[in-house]
Amino acid sequence: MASTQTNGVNGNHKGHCIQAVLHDIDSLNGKPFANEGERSKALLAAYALVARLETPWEFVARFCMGQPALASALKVCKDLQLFDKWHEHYGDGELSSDKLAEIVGCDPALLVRLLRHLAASHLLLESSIGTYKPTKFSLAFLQPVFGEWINHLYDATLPLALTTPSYLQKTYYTTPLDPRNGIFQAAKSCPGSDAFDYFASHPREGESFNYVMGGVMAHQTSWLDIYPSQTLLEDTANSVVAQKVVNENGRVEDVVNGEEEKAVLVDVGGNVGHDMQRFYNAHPEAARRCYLQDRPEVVKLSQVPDPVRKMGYDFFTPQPVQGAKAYYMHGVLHDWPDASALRILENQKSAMTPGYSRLLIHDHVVGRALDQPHATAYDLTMMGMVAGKERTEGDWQDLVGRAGMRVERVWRSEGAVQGIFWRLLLSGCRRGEGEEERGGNM
Ligand SMILES: C[S@@+](CC[C@H](N)C(=O)[O-])C[C@H]1O[C@@H](n2cnc3c(N)ncnc32)[C@H](O)[C@@H]1O
Repeated sequence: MASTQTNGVNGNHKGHCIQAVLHDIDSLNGKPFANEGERSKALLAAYALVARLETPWEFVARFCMGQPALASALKVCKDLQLFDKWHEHYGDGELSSDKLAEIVGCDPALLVRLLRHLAASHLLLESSIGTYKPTKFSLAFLQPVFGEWINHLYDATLPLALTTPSYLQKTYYTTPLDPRNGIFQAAKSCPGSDAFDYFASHPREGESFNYVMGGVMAHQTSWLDIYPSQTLLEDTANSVVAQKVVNENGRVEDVVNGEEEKAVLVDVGGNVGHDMQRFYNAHPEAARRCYLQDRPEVVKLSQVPDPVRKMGYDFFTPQPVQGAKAYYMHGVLHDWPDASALRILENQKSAMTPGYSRLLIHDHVVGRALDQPHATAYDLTMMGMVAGKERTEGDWQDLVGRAGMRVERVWRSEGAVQGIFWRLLLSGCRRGEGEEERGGNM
């Protein structure tokens, strides 16, 4: 940013100065940064700048009125299919609020009040009074992986936020640790079911949730940019290993191993295959030795090409694919409190070949102070949804150690869109008896 020490010609130093600052701020956009890490740092600095500029009144007006009003305006527009119909009939062109009201069948006097708040919140651009243009945000809502967040906000995030204070008061401010009896169950009146059971029995909400998972992934650094995935293909051929697999209905099928090839990659809790699709794109030749596992009702929705084997599998039971090169879990363990996470890890360990198999954990690792807003938001959201949490590096070492494994190496990516807090891939490897500790050059 240019210096604000301008020369104060005609005694107008302060006015000139603020003009220069405003000019510099206006000229900043997503482009001038060398990489994602730098852009993220600038964004955090901008949030901090807002906090310095805002008065307490402006903060409460924005936070206690502006944001709830934005949520409801967005949800009404989503229900009216405003973004989709606009795009379908007029592409990315600007339209008057009256025309938009006609397209979606809404009282024009009502719609313009909603649109004004979306424009004031930078979700639309008011190019002239009463005329609106889409922005990158409203255009993103055309993709279900973003647009479905608006439904998920009303399905889960807001009900959880409403319930959390009274729930914590009733439980004497103790940390929720039971994924089947916590804030989610109080908010959604479903005692005894975890959030994933709930989404299975509420398919419309479940579908939104799966899209939300896709949105979490859509603009993050791919795991293949963090981890050298070609190493998974080394030394995996021409070996015999017994494998039983479970089909998508959860039934065990016979050994699938006539080709004497070991499984390369097992994506455990892989949802509909966001990460598996990336691996498939990079290594299609390994597809038939790859396994996408999730709950049966989730994995059967997968569009990942067929050579990849799709399996219904409950990760609270022993892993049926034995001796694979890698068992990969992305965003799985942060869904669970330590006791449950430990069971999941032990179930994977039971299938691992000592000194050969590796466990790849792809998750957040937060700093002690949890001072990144994405990390703090994730942490509290996980607490509400699933009694889960984000973990520090020490927490991860401890958890993996309690499962009888050790962290061999951590791959990090500062450039992750999620922010400055690290995303990590931990490699855990079970040691066989008498096996030496390895240097971790995996
Ligand atoms: C937060 S999502 C992460 C999904 C995926 N790895 C990704 O990054 O997109 C957690 C996944 O765990 C799955 N899951 C929950 N309980 C499970 C269980 N008992 N066995 C297997 N998968 C389960 C969910 O269906 C969901 O797809």
